[in-house]
Amino acid sequence: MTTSATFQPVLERIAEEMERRPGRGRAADYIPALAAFDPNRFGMAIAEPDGTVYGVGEWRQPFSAQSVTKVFTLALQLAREGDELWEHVGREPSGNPFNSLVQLEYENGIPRNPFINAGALVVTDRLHTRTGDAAGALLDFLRAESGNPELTFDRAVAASETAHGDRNAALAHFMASYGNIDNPVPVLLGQYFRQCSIEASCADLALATGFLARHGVRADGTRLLTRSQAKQVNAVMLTCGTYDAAGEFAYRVGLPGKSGVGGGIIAVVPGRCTLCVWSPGLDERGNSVAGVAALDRFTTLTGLSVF
Ligand SMILES: NC(=O)CC[C@H](N)C(=O)O
Repeated sequence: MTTSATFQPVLERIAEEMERRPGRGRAADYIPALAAFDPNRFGMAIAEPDGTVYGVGEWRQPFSAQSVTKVFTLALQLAREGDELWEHVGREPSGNPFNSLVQLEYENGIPRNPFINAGALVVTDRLHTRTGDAAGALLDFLRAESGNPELTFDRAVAASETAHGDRNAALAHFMASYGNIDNPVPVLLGQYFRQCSIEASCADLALATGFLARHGVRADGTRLLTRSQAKQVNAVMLTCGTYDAAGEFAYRVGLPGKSGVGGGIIAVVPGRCTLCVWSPGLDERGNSVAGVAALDRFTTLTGLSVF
């Protein structure tokens, strides 16, 4: 990992602005292991396609990646399965909270998109069938792309989610009743909670997202996704990556992005760079308040967006 000057001044300016900004939201409390985080914590990293990384604040501090991981499992499974995957999960915004059950019955157990919990459960289930260890395949991928062999699961977070997992269990059982889940639900939930519990820093996640800025090419130069599939993943991030706030996120930030309730958000400027910002205080839709604000400032200050 190297650091140099190009993006550094803008990161420092954003961090300074965020420090002065009142109103940071609240850490997720439905997963007790995440509730204790101070909303004032903040880190941000930018990675260029060649692996150069810039950072500010707590950019090397590991945090709970949570739903940010849904981007990587989607990419891994899309690479394996191709378009058939879209017969089992849609690619339309849900307009509903990330853990909502309501659309599933009307839509015959096919979730709206891979970034709400129901859709991510379908993707992880299919990845597990093909790899025998979906969470392990994800961890291997993140370690390779970030260059950080120390990335690991946080057992306390996984246990905390398991103990409070009734809603995810309900989603999985309901989809299983439509034949859209292959593995036994307890096996799938174990994989999904491990996936969500991965601890990684802004630097790790900005680097791991690099394949989406490189149009599908991994850090080692091999191809994970076709150029067209990389475009598809970026498009689904733009339209669905921040749940029922995706319209507002596109309006303010103008980049493909994916949030998690650990307070992380990744974002992509195709061809140019990837970003990850972390601040644990969330808004009522489960997106980091300072994280969205920081990305909003980044695209405003640099003029870099997909529009
Ligand atoms: N939005 C999120 O980050 C949700 C992930 C969390 N593990 C859950 O299943 O509820």
